[in-house]
Amino acid sequence: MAPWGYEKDNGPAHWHKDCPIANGKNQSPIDLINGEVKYDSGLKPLTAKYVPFSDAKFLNNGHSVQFQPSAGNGSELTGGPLAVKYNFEQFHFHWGNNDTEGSEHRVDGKMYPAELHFVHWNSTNPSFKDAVGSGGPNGLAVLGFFLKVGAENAALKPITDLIPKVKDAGTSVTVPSNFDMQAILPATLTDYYTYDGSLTTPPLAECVKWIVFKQPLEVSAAQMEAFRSVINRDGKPMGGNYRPPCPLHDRAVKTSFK
Ligand SMILES: NS(=O)(=O)c1ccc(NCc2ccco2)c([N+](=O)[O-])c1
Ligand SMILES: [Zn+2]
Repeated sequence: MAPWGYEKDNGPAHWHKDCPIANGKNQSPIDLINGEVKYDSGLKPLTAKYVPFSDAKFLNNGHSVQFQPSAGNGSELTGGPLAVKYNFEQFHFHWGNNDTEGSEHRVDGKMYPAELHFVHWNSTNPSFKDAVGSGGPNGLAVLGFFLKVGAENAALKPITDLIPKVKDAGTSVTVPSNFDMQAILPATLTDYYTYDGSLTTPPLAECVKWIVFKQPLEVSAAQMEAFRSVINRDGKPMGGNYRPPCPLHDRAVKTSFK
């Protein structure tokens, strides 16, 4: 089979052939249906402490564009539904070719134009890869932020300004060391959905505590157009790099808000 992608011949409907877990009972993304979620007053606020990276790359890996430090630097996530500290690994995006599609998670069936994932791994493991393979839904914690078109996002501008430099698959660029990742996050990480799920691309491991924020971030139309200029490994626009929603089966979606 051609390497996995999002086209007709290698897209989500094909992934189960190499990754049978694709048909598992804890797959992501899902449709977050407000009538079926349950408020959990025990959910604490989340705390993300991000330290500026001196050596991070922004890269086009053929199916997303990704901010990837070369090593950890003490950036971490704690609180919320998490029992231990999680180390920051990378962030990346999923988007569509128009404003009616692009996010992976949906809210009452609605898609946003894009979704930003901040990936963290359980610090009780020796490495990110061990955390992915650690079994159970506590290996990774991924923060999901919906993006909608509105005002320019000044915190993401240093990243969206780099997109033309990683237009082609396999290209990368060094991110200026004064890039302030913390500024991307809302001041308080409240009002989120959380559930046990999986990576949304192969290997689709069911190792993720998903934390999806109710409040979308805004990006300008120009910033959205920058994403839509990115090319995948087949030389086509990368837009559409989102997996459709998976069955919830007997999972509960909890909310930190009423
Ligand atoms: N869209 S996501 O946040 O669920 C996601 C999906 C895949 C991977 N990685 C693919 C992988 C893991 C191990 C070997 O290869 C990551 N990640 O790496 O953070 C995140
Ligand atoms: Zn993702």
